[in-house]
This record gives sequence, structure tokens and C-alpha cells, in this order.
Amino acid sequence: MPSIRNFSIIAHIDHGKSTLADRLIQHAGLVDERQFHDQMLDTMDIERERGITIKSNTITLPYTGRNGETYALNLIDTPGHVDFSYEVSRALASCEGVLLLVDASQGVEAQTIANLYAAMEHDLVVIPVINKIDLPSADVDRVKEEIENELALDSEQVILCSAKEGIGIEDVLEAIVERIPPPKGSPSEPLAALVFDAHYDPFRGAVVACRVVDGVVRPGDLIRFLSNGAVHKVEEVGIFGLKRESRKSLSAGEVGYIIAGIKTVSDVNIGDTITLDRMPVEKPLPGFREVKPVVFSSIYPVSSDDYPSLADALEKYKLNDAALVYQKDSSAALGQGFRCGFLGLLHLEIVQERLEREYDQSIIMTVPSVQYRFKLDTAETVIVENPQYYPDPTRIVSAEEPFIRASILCPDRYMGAVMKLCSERRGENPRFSVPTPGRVEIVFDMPLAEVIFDFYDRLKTVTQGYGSFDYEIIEYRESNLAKLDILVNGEKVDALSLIVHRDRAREWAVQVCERLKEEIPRHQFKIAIQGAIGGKIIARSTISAFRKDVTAKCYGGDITRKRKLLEKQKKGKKRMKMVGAVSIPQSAFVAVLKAEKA
Ligand SMILES: Nc1nc2c(ncn2[C@@H]2O[C@H](COP(=O)(O)OP(=O)(O)OP(=O)(O)O)[C@@H](O)[C@H]2O)c(=O)[nH]1
Repeated sequence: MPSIRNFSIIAHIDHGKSTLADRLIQHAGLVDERQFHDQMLDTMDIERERGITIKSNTITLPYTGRNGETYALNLIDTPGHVDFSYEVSRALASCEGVLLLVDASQGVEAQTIANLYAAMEHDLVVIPVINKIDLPSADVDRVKEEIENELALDSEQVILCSAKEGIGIEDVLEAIVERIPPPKGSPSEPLAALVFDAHYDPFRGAVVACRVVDGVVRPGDLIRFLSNGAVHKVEEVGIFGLKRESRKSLSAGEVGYIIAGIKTVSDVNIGDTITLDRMPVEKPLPGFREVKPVVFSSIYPVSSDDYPSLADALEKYKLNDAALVYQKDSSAALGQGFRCGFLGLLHLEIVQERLEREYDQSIIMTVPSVQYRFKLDTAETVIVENPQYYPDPTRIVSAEEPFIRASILCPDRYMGAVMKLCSERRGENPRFSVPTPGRVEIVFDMPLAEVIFDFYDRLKTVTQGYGSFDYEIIEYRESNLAKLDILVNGEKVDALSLIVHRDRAREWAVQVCERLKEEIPRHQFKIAIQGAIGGKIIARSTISAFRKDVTAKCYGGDITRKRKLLEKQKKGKKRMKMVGAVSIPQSAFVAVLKAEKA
């Protein structure tokens, strides 16, 4: 049997993980030049379009070392965006080592540091790799210095490569087999396998991705999930090549999949331990850090008839994205739906897109919220993440909201712009340090609610792409909160309500009214859009009554253009939600989330 190495690639976003993974796959000869398309591991459409990795993917690469030995290298790809550090932690739990990739022109970034800490927590061997050395702006010496100073890693150990040009790929592979130890574990012990991912196959049921730590699993075995005692008969085991490749067994140290006709999706929990029913292990393997959702929003079907289908889609989706949490919810305006918890706004957007594309759901999402705490005059404390359940204001004694420690790394010339952005977002207590000349680290305490909307995008804009951002939640702090209601044509639309800081309430109200004015099409009557706190109106916009014929504005001739407009209007109708006498397009609910127009 070939010797096994389990490793992962970690890096700041855009430093080239997927490109390097592609190169390693190509080097392993799994695909020929003709079949090769970029970013083999980024299988989801959204990943390709956005050019980011969201889900961890696994692949086994055969490799023959310079010493002539054969190896099976299990590569677990990880995402780089802050929202998905949870996926990183899952990937790391099944590895013995990591490649820590640093861009030769950008250098060490906030997420590089956060990822290194995660790898150290799991006691992994860290191989520093400087990528993109082909770039004219590459500054290998400076980046080596940063690796020494900011990461405290030995710069002598650094491997230089260009994933794009295919330079240094063999050095990377040799370092993996030389420096990363083979997995420990023993095939003769009772079976213990760590579930680190899963997805739903309509024909085969749940496909469970796992790392076998001890023992062996074969088709025909009865396996048991330790967390809930569910027992299933194994139909197939195998490894992940470019596709699933079945094998006779999976044994200690190997990474692969198990198919056991599991139709009850809720039996499978990421982080669970699988063992043999007839010879179980007593203790579960150390699982993963529990995920804590920080952003909440409700999902409703555009048409209420689709509620059962949405329920089914969410259950299957959840199997593939353990970070999503949800429960039933209902709204006067939108009917039955689900309240969901997300890791961040990007996560929310991804869930929305995947539900629409992969599960064919037409959904509406409400304005996201963080979790607030209210102390009431009854000495009770209530936790509220849904504006619908905002307590009676006369009973609130004090209110608190979650604060984060935001850490931003950027070239020092952007310091002023970053400071301004942070103080606009109610940032407090700024601290600075200079990790390497020319770069500053700026640390702020900031309300989480202020970063969930579009902070990261804004930061990228004000630093021309050079700023990087990481955060951790530190504590709850007292805050002056209020519930902002939105009324459309005199009717309160509960799905548009939001909890805001009083100082920013008017600003928000004006913005939401303006955005809705752009999003809601004209009707045959005039529509007032109002923002109110308590009964008091604090902002207002008006949509005037419309001219009936939408094609009237394309003077005469151009028939195709006319048809296009009508088609567009027809399509638009399908995605409308009636609120009283007003139809609000699905997009409006999402649009109000974006603080500034795209
Ligand atoms: N010049 C140059 N560009 C590279 C190299 N490696 C990657 N890139 C480019 O850098 C960009 C980001 O690369 P990805 O591989 O998508 O980055 P990533 O780290 O996987 O990004 P996430 O998966 O979103 O975290 C792409 O445009 C690549 O073409 C390299 O060695 N040289």
C-alpha cells in the first residue's frame, strides 16, 4: 500500500490555493492537458463565477517521490474568506500538515495569520510556500522577512513556486512527503472515522466524506453514528479521485467516502464519529469547534405553495453546509418560512444563490440581523435576532449588542481612509502597530451589526484591494437600540423591519426608503414608503403612479426591444410578492441590505 499523507492548503483569499491545487492534480496525471480546466476543485458554479472557494473539497493524488516510493496524497482544499474559517477548521482536523501559501507580491495578510493559528491549534506541520514568484511585483525577500517576523516561521524552510507557471511544483510535493508525517492510527483497532463533510446524491442517499482514524470499513459492515446511534449498512466505500472511485475497503489514515443508503439526512452530523455496530469505540473522536451563527435572516418561498419543497431543499442543503442553522418562522407579510443563522453576509448570499440554482427554489430573504440582548423590567433577559420579536419598548431596561475586535492590515498610505471607515461604522478604541515597515495593523472594537452589511467590500474599495480583514467576537456592550419599521402604502411590512442603533436610525430609514423606491415598480396608484420608530415617521419616499404601457418609451420600430421589455416585465411578475395592494419584487428584500448601490 502506498504511504499516506493528509494535507491541506491554507492561505489568505486570492493567494492562489485553487490554482496550486489544480497544478498538483495535473502533476499527478489525473487529467490530461485536454481535459484540464482551471480550478478543478472549485466545482460549484458560484465558486467558478466568483473565483472563490466556498466548500472544502477532497482529492487523492498518487505521487512517486524522488526516492522512488509511491504515495497517496490526500489534498483537502479550504476556503479563504473570513466567513468560512469554520470550513478551514474542519479540513484541518483531518490533516497532519498544511501548505501555508503566501502571495509573493501581497505578502502576509490578516487571514494568513488567522489560518496559521488554526493549523497550530491542530498541531500540524506547517510548510511555508511563497506563490506567484512569476509576478513582476513579486518581492520574495520582503515576504520572507514577513514570514520570519509576523509568522515566526523559519524562512530557510520556505518553498518558492508559481502555481500559474508551474514552477516549483515538485519541490512542494517533495516537501509534503518529507516533512509531513504519515497518519498514526492502526487498522487493527476498532473503527473510528471522523465525518468531515457530506452531500446528498438523489440516487444513493447521503455520501459521507470521512477520515478513517483507526480500523477498517468495508461494504456490508453495519456502521453506527456515535452521536445519535443511527445504524446503516455500508453499500460502498471509496476515495475521491476526480470522481468517486470505489474501493474494497477504507482503512486507518485514509480519507474517502462511505455510502450506506442513508435517506434520513438528519442522521448525518458533520464532526460525528462513525464506528462499527458490532465492535464500537467508546469515545467519540474530538469533533470540530461548534459553529456559532452570527447573522440571522428569514427565508420565505416566493409562492407559499412552495413551502414543503423549500423545507426539503433546506434539509438536503444543510447536509452539505453544516454551518447553516435554521428553524421554522412565519411572517404576516410573507407567510411560512424559516429563520436561518449564517456565519456572515457572504455565507448568507451563497446559501441564497445555491438554494436558487442547485435546488431550484424561488426565495425571499429578509434583512439580516445580529443577536441582541434586552434586559426587561421583570429582570428577565431576552435574546432577539428577529426584529419581529423586538420586546415592548416600555419594558426594556437596557439593551446590548455584540462587539467584535476587527483587525485590518494594509499599506500605511491607506491608514486615514480605514480610520474614517471604521469610525463611520461606530468603531471605538483604535490601536495600531507596524508589523513590517510600510504596513500597519489597525485594531478597532466595532459593533458586529456594522460589519455584516458591506464592510468588507467597502474596505476593499477604500484600500484599493490592499486591505485585509479578520475579526473575532469579543463581548456584548450596552447600546441604544430601536426597532425601525417600514411601511409600504400604509402597511407595515414585518419582513423589512430591522433593529438599529438610534444614532443611525434616520440614516438607515432614509436609505431603505430610497432603495425601495428604486426597487418597487410603479403601480396604478401612488405608493408611500415610510420608515417609522414607534409610531413616529422618520423618513419617507413616494413612488408616483405609472404610465401603463411599458413599451411606450421605445418609440415605434424596434420590435425585438419591445418584446424584450415585455418578457422582462413578465419575468418580473413571477418574482413579485403581494403586500396589501402592492407587489414588491423579490429583489427588493435583498437590495435594502446593501448599504450602498452596487
Ligand atoms: N501571476 C500569478 N498569478 C497566480 C498564481 N497563482 C494564482 N494566481 C492568480 O491569482 C488569482 C487567485 O487565485 P486562486 O487560486 O483562485 O486563489 P484562491 O486562494 O484559491 O482563492 P480562494 O479560493 O477564493 O480563497 C487568480 O487570478 C489566479 O490566476 C501565480 O503563481 N502567478
